[in-house]
This record gives sequence, C-alpha cells and structure tokens, in this order.
Amino acid sequence: MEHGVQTGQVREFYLPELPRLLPVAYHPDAARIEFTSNGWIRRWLGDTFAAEADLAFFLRQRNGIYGPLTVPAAERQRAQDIADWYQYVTVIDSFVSDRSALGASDTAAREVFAALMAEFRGAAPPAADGGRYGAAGRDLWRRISPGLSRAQVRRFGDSLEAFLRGCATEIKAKLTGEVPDYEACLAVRLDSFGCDFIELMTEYGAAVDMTEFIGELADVHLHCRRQMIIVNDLLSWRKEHAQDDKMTVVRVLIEREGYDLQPAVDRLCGLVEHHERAYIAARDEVLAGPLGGREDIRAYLRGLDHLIGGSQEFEYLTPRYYGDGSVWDGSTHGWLDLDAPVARFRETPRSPATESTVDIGNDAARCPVPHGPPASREKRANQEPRKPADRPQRTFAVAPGAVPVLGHALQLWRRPLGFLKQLPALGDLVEIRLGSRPAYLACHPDVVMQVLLDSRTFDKGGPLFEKARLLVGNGLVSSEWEDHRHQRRMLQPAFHHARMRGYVSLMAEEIDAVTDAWHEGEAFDVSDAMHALTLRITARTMFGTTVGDRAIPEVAYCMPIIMRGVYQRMVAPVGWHEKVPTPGNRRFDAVRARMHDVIRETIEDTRRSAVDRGDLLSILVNARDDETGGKLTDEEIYDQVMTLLIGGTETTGNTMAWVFHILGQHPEVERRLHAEIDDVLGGRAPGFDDLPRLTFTWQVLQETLRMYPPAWLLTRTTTKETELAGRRIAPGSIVMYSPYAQGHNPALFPDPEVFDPDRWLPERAKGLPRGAMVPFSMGNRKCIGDTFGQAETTLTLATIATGWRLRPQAGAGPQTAVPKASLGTGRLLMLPRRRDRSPVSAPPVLTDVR
Ligand code: HEM
Repeated sequence: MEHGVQTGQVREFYLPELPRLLPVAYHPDAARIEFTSNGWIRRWLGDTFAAEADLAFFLRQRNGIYGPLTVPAAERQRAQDIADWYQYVTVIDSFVSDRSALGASDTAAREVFAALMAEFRGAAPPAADGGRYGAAGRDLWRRISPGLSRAQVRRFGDSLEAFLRGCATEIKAKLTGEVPDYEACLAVRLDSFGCDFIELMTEYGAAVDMTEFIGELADVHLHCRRQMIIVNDLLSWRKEHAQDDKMTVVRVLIEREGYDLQPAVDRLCGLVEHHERAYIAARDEVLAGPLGGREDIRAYLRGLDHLIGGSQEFEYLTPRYYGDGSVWDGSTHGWLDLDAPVARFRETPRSPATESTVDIGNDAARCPVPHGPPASREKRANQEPRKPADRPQRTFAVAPGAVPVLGHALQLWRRPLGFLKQLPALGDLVEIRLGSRPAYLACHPDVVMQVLLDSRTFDKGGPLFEKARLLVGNGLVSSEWEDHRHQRRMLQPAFHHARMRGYVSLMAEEIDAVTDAWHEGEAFDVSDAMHALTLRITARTMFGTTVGDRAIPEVAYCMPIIMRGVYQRMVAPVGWHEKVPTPGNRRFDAVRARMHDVIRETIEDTRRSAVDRGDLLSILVNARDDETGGKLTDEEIYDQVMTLLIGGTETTGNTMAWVFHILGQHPEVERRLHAEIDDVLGGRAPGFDDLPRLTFTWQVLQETLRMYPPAWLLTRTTTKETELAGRRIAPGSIVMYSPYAQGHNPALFPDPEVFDPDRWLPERAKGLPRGAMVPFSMGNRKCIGDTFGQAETTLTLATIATGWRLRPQAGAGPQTAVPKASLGTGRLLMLPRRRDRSPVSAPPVLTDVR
C-alpha cells in the first residue's frame, strides 16, 4: 500500500538546524560506561538475538552512550545502572520494530510483556521470552531499587508497564496499517518513548525523589516530553519510514493532516523550538517560585536540561537512525535522502524540485501543544489533497435506474442494502440521484480514504445531520471541522487506553446484572436485551456510581423513546408534521425535556464534587482546553453526553445482537468460540487482561462488523470544489461511504455472503487494502469509542458465552437486516441455555445468513 510520502515524487527533505538551547555533556567515564554496558547486554540478553551478527548490529548502534549523555553528572555506578537500563529497553524496542521478532504480533508481544511484568513484580515464575527479559530486568532492579523510595518503586513498575503497553500498541498499528491522529499518536509515544521512566532515571541519576512535586512540574514535563518525542520522530524519520512505522508524528502530519513531506518537517521543527523554549520558561518559573530554593529541585531540573540536550545529541550520532555503518561527523542540518541506506547531511538536494515552503517557527509563538500539529490554517487549506502520479486512474459511473423527480430515492428507501451493494461493481465513484440532486458513493478504498482523510474538504453536514442535531446538538459526531478539532481534544483523554481498565470492570458488573436475570429456556428479544445492556454500560461508564444510580434508570426509560422519535423525523419526507401537537409529538417533546433535566442535574452534581472520579462525565466536567484554558459549558457537555450515549449504545447493541444471531446459525463457529473461551478463561469470567488473548472472539466480531456494520451509510458535504476519481465535484455536494457496500464487495472480500471469521487471520488479512474495512471510519472523524466499543463487545461476548448459549427459537431462520440509523436485526427471539461445556456436534455449515 502506498502512503503519502512514498506516492509523491519527493523523497528527500531539508532538516534545518534545530535550536539546541540546552547543554550537552558526556559523563567523564562515558566510554568505559558504554563498553561495560555492551558487556552487560551480551551477558544478560545475548540469547535474545537470533545470531551473533544481530547482537553486533545492535551494539554498533551505540545505545550504551545514551545513559552517559543524559546523566553526565551522576555518580559512576548510578550512571552505569542507567546506561544498562536504557540499553535493556532499547533491546525490547528493537524487537518491537522487527517483524520477525516481537513485532510479528501484538497479541504475542502482549503475552511476553505480561510475563515480563509478572516476573518483574515477583508475581509469576519465568516464562518463555518474558523469562529472559525478566531475568535481565531483575538484575537491573536489584541494583537500582535500593536507590529509590517506595513511591518511586511503585512509579517505576507503572512506568515499565506503560512502556510495554505503548510498544504493543505500536506493533498493532503497524500490523493494521492504522495511522492515529496527532494527539492519539503522542499519547502512545509518551508511553513507548518511556517518558515516565526517563524522568525517573533522571531522578535516580541526581539521587532525588520528585514524587511529591509531580503537580508543580507538570508544565516542565509536558514540554520536555513533547520536545524529545518530536525531535526523536524527526531524526529517526528515515528509519521509521523504511520500517513503515505508523506511530510517528511525521507520518501523522503527512497521512492524517494532508501535509507534504517538507512542510511536515518544517512544521515539526517549529514545534521543537516552541517546546524547547516553553520548557525553559516553565523550568525558570519553578526556579523562581517557592520550590526554587530546594537543592533537590535544582538538581533535578539540571538533570532534565541534560536529558533533553543529551537525547538530541545521541539521536544525531547513533547509526540506529542514520543507518548501520554511518559515522557522525558532527553535522546537524542539511538534505537527507529517505531511501539512502546510510544517510548523511548534504548541502544541496539531489532533486532541485524539493523546496521548503513554511517559515520555521512562525507558529511557535502560539502554543500548539494541544492543537495537534496544524500549521496555519490558510496554508493547509491551500494545500490541495495530494494527487500522486503513480496512483491508478479511478473510474467514475452514474448508477442507472434514476426516475424523474425521485431519482434513486425509491430504491434507497425500499431496499437500501441491496441497492448499495451493487454500486461498487459499477465504478470506484458512483453518482446516484437523491431527488434531482446528485450524490456520490465512494466505493474504491482509495477513494474512501481520500474522502475520510481530508475532513476539511469532506466535512460533516447535509440534511441528515440537521436532523441528528435534534438529538445531539453540536456534539462531537455532528460538529463541523472548525469546532470538531477543539471538541475532540477535550474528549480524547476520556478514551485514553489508561482509562480502559476501569471502564471494563464497570462493564463486567453490568453484564453480570443482565445475565443474572435470564432463565433457562425462557425466550427473550436479544436485540432489546443487548440495547438495554449497552445503554446501561455507556450510562454507567459515563456517570459512574455516585450520581449514576439515579440518572441511569431515567436515561434507560427516555432514550429508546427519543431514538425512535428522532429516527422518524430523520426519514420523514417533510418537516412540518413534527410541529403538530399530536400525542406522539407531545410525548417526544416531554421525554426530551425530561432527559435534558436529568442530565443537567447530573452535570451539576458532578461539578459540585469537582474531582476526576474516572467516569466520563467527571472527565468532561474537569476537561480544560490547553489552548484556550477554557472548560466545557453545561450545554456543551449535554451535547457530548447525548452523543456518547447514542454513539455508544446503538452501534454496540446491534453488533451484539448480530453476533448472537450468527452464532445461533453457525454452530461450528460457536464451537470454536467456546473452545477458545474455555481454553483462555477456564470457566472464569473474563477481565481486561484477557481481552487481547481472545483472538478468535475478535475475529468473529470483526467478521460480524464486516457483514453487518452498524454504521452502514455515512455522509459528508464538500466545502469547496474538489476532484474525486477524476470527476469535478461541486461545493455543497453530498459524498457518501458505506461500510456495508464495501464489506459486501466481492472484489475486496471473496464470497462476501459467507460468514468466515478466518478472513481475519493475519496471513489472510494482510493483503486487504487500507480503506477496505472501515466500520469505525478513519481519519480524524474516526470513532472515538472504537477501543471502548471493541473492549465492550469482546467482554460481553466472552462473558455470556462462558455461561450461556443462545439458541434460535424453533423455526427461526436467517434474520433480515433492518437498516435504520444503525443496522439492526429487528426483533430477535432466542432461548437461553446454560452451557455444559461439552462440545457442540453440529455440522460445519457456512452459509449465507441473509
Ligand atoms: C461497534 C461499535 C461502534 C461502531 C461500529 C462505531 C462506528 C462509528 C463510525 C463509523 C463513526 C464515524 C461516523 C462518520 O464517519 O460520520 C463513529 C464516530 C463516533 N463514535 Fe462510534 N462506533 C462504535 C462504538 C462507539 C462507542 C462505544 C462510542 C462511545 C462510547 C462511540 C462514539 C462515537 C463518537 C463520539 C463518534 C464521533 C467521532 C468524531 O467525529 O470525532 N462509538 N463511530
């Protein structure tokens, strides 16, 4: 698959001189420390390398000099411990980048990491690779821990866990080809760069404990970390590009923000300068304040100066980034060739066409920390979407069968799924008529990606969104480009993976509460039950227990009535009827008002307690926009609460209903699912740490999303004239994409009507083009709850399948999909049977379930 920078002709960039305002010094014993550390690596981790040549390759990267450069003033033994520690984590990092090692599978890597952590915390015996890494870690730990306080020891364990989690996320991104948005990328990089333990090592080097000052040092750390990550991503870009790394801010700017290579590099250089200066200002503020008189604080801040200065120096000198065999000659700026096996800074470009287009540092005056990476908007807006020369010409077609006045409205109204499914065979972009108005369906994955990755040109909007605003106001899902960026920044922390463990335990309680009420052999509507469950889960994670106990029953009562009413208004051909005071309309208005009151009261209660209790609502109430310092108003929070309640309920509820229907129709799939669940869980209820190990369960859910994506048809409106598949598209046009039509396209998924979870085995899935499977969308309008939703569906499926089988009612056949706002099963009566854990002996039939 081609990506932005590869598809363009520009394969080199100019790296300007970075500011380098902080000191660089080598530990007086640097050379000896480096060599000793190399010996330690050979002794403790030599076995982890496949061959001696691989170990030698690693040692040539000079990772052992990182410690002496970042703690030049540390006492000798501490400097040695630190050098060894950094080498240790760099070995892990190297195997993470290697697809023939840890990088082959994030699931396998997580297992190794879990074993390593268990061993590190003394909770488990050595196992497989985890044992080897664990033994080396133990040796380090034996040396380092006596020099740390109890609080630091605790932080250390957490920081190692965060690092490993970041590594696993990077592996997954590489395997799935997902490029995150800027803030999501930085969140992962903060972990995978090891920011927490880098600061701890700095404390250890200075023999100080900063645990109680973390709050006072927040700004110092924020700018220090961002400076280091951006510098690292810039200086390692040649290597990361060659390794197709997705978790780097350079790629994010190019692929998610539409920058060309040179403007992306320039923009990042501006950010480096900004963060370096902001770090210095924050540091000086601490020094000028009440803490400035403390020697431990001063020593630590001196340590951070060297950490930043030393990290950058290391990144220039290590062949890790500039290629095996490169020898640093002290150059720090010049032209770099992306394809060169060994890069060096040249004074002139090879190709005269490559020119810098953005003034470095122009944007640095405005704090760009939370805005993500946007350069001046005018420049971005003027930057046309890339049209790589080597992209094949895409085809355009007009769908036949439009009738005067109605166009294709009747087909879309009567049998939308069948109609949409046939369109990709006509062309890569297909025009249909909604009445007399043209609308376009993006069918080819490349065209879909072009639409989804350029959210400035293909913005939210259009008649359906106007109706959706009845329900969600100007919430995240319906807001337009300008508002959306600010909103997403405020909401993103609530979905950070660090929060997920807490959410999962709340989910588990709700799932248990629902299944406890089931009675053997008493049929119930699984669709209703799953919607009720997912609504409770979203409401519970949103409101927590403190204020939630009162709000949740009210929400559970109001929501279905509101959803029905809004859907009727969305599909109604005329708008006036909703204003007529019929009993139905009066009830709808009353229930909406009641819902409004309940949520407003809940917001007020949450504001009064003024702490982040870990639930979504308290995160929203306490969220601050780092750019403006502003908080969300009650009305804004209300819109977001409604958005999340709807986004998090219908989608997951329908997915769960479909999956139980499918298992009822495909006993062989069910048998394999039970086998995995029994094997992994051994009869106990699943928890957060089990989720990555339930791989077949994930495949079943993924295949369900392919066949029955809840978000089956989505729309965008063009904000300016543009081009798609060689066709000029006027401003204000409706452009659609349909995960359903894509999931049923035989050119992408052979035998699309067959439910086949094995399509998602890594070796089969790897050939799938990017943009082919987009049930959660992609780009910066990608589902914010994708991880949440996947954790929820996996947990629900695994928990229920541990204790129950849901059997179709006698005579029930395949269900017909009901395409409303979300793709549902309709009424789905099934009988719960307790599982006896003996194998199901039904014939393996994989048939069309539609
Ligand atoms: C199986 C589960 C889910 C599926 C298939 C799904 C699908 C999607 C899709 C396709 C979009 C993009 C819409 C567009 O392109 O216009 C989206 C956006 C969104 N989803 Fe989900 N979703 C799921 C679960 C969740 C959950 C659990 C939550 C919240 C707890 C959630 C909240 C949202 C929000 C707030 C947006 C708007 C994001 C933005 O525009 O920045 N979703 N979802």
